[in-house]
Amino acid sequence: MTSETFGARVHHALATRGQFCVGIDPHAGLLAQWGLPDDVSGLERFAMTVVEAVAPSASVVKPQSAFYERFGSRGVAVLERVIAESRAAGALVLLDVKRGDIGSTTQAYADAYLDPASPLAADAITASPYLGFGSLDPMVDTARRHGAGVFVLALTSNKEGPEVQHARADDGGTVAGGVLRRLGELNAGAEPLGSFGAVVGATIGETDESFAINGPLLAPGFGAQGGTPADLRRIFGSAAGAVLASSSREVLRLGPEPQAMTDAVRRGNDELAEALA
Ligand SMILES: O=c1ccn([C@@H]2O[C@H](COP(=O)(O)O)[C@@H](O)[C@H]2O)c(=O)[nH]1
Repeated sequence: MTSETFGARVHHALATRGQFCVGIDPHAGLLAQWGLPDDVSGLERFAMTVVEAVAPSASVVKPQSAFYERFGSRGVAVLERVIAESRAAGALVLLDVKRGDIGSTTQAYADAYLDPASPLAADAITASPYLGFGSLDPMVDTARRHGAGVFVLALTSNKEGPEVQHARADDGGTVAGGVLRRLGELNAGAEPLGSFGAVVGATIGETDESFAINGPLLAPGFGAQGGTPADLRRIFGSAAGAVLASSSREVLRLGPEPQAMTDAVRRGNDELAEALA
């Protein structure tokens, strides 16, 4: 993939392109709104229009795998194109797959998404630590080997998340706090930024957790789910410079006119630069 770490690449991308990330999520409702059929030809037209509109200027794009998988192997082939063409246009690709399993299977997921020899290889993926943080070790090792990144779910944007993530662990801290601590350990000493990020929703409300993990912080839920730049400032405080605010539907509903989506990236970056400076 590259000799540079993902942490170094995302640090550079945030500094030069901005903190706004576009989710490329071809919802059935959006295909209909764009006047496209709910089939693989509609999926391809939608996804490639978005790539062309946003990948030349956004720091990171985040395709959500589920929306491609629902069309089977031909949908996955479209996802492969989204990854390759977004990277060719200069965006980093964070593939949102939320994988996590027993260690031996986690290795296979890591090979599928983080090994540059795979047609689905991305710059980084999302992962779930809820089979135990250590079950992600093969993913961490593979990411280190290939200069890729992993964003681990800590405090998700959905209302059901707290029943697991706010639960108290044996040490009295929250389960999410334990995930953040382990990420800080993985990123210790990395410069300018570690490659192991946390997923922390822009909608989580009040929190006492520390986000000083020396890694990138993916904040989904920005836009359509209600998260605002002011929420990000409040949640992340002094860690706000490492935040990547992700928005899907709020941008995609502006299509199929490409310029409207391109303008949304610029607006999003400007708003975030002002709020998080
Ligand atoms: O906590 C999380 C983790 C991931 N997501 C994903 O982000 C997008 C959100 O889409 P919007 O249209 O901007 O609401 C979607 O792909 C989710 O799977 C999240 O929302 N929350």
